[in-house]
Amino acid sequence: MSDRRRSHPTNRLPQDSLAYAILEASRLVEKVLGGQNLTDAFEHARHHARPLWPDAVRGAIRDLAWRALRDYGRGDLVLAQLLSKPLPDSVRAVLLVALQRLETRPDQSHTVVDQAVEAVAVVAPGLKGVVNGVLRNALRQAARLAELIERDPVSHYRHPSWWIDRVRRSFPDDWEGVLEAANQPPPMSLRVNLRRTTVDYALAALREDGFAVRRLANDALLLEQPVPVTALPGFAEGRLSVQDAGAQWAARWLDPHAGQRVLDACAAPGGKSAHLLEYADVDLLSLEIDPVRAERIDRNFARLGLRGETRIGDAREPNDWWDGRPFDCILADVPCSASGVVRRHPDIKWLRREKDIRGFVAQQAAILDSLWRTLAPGGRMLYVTCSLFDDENRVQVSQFLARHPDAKRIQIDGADDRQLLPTAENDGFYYALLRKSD
Ligand SMILES: C[S@@+](CC[C@H](N)C(=O)[O-])C[C@H]1O[C@@H](n2cnc3c(N)ncnc32)[C@H](O)[C@@H]1O
Repeated sequence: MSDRRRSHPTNRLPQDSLAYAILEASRLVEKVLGGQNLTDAFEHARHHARPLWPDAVRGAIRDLAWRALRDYGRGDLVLAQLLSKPLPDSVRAVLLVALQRLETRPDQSHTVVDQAVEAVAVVAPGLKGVVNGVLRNALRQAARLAELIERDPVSHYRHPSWWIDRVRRSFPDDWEGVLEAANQPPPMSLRVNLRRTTVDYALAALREDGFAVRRLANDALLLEQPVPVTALPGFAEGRLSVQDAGAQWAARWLDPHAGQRVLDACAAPGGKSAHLLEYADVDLLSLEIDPVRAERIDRNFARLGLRGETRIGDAREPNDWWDGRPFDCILADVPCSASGVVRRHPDIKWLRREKDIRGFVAQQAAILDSLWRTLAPGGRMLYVTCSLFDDENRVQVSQFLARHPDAKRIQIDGADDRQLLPTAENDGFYYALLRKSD
């Protein structure tokens, strides 16, 4: 049986130790490198941890695992340099987490080496010396390794080469900045539920509780530091939601009016659906193909005190879910490469293959074409992706316009479309607004 499939020995390290966090983070990294989705692996581990992880432990594990995967391009090169023979996946994963920690906390190098050795003692006690030696060599050879990293694009930019090429083609002037932003921990923004409070009141309540927070142009509230949602005043009462500031443009740019019939065609987990219901008294149908994900829409509505209809169905097959009454507004937040949110999902950049993009493009085109016939004459459709790649964005919309003579663009804030890049304020999103002739 491969090392990957063997069940892990229990983690008996003290839960508040760095060694414990390194070991748990390494288990997530190992699973991702074996092909699993990072968020699913994390949720599974979190639910099964005994004792359950307190917020601080959960935060530390998450931070270590996410950072190690964002920087995998670099860690992989360093290990290729320092290992003379292959190691079990579990040990490699401990090393990847520890190397990343050495990079971010050079002041703690002795503790990191010591704690990584403690961690590996749980999974492979016979390899404690190897781990100790590799990490000490990484410290000793830091200058040589830094030079090698500098010369190798995958480890320098910490993205696969096909991804680097695509970003370079799409953003010839600032491709390096785009890649760098995608390697940083993401910001945390809040959406204020205007049915339960006001932006001024929510802002004041947060500041009163000691949170450093800033109001952005679209009334998203940007926290200086990410915090557990349970610490937020008004979260449990449905006054606040966590939603990236870039996603909070959707309701504003679609701008549905009271009484209108609105479709959110790819709705789970329901962030934008909830925003639409908070924004205006609309008659909303939230459609989602995945029944498990669809449950999250209803849970979100319940927490926020909102009422909308949720249906499970495929946006490409309106005959299965549409009653024939046209929609005034449609939000098409389609499945995509997620290249604009990769700092939140660093597993994606290492697990995706370039050929997957073609599949997304075909799916998006099919969804757009099918939804178009459910839109009322004079109605508006907002096309949204969290992608940075042109073929899912500008090219997709141009081809749609060429196929549908009754479709016209509506400008968004004076531009034909909007490509938001990942920044310290928001993730990467693409928006295009289309109108159907009367
Ligand atoms: C980008 S996510 C939507 C995020 C959501 N709008 C929000 O703001 O919370 C895309 C969603 O579309 C769903 N999906 C994918 N293909 C679909 C299809 N053909 N019809 C309906 N939903 C689909 C996926 O399961 C996923 O939940």
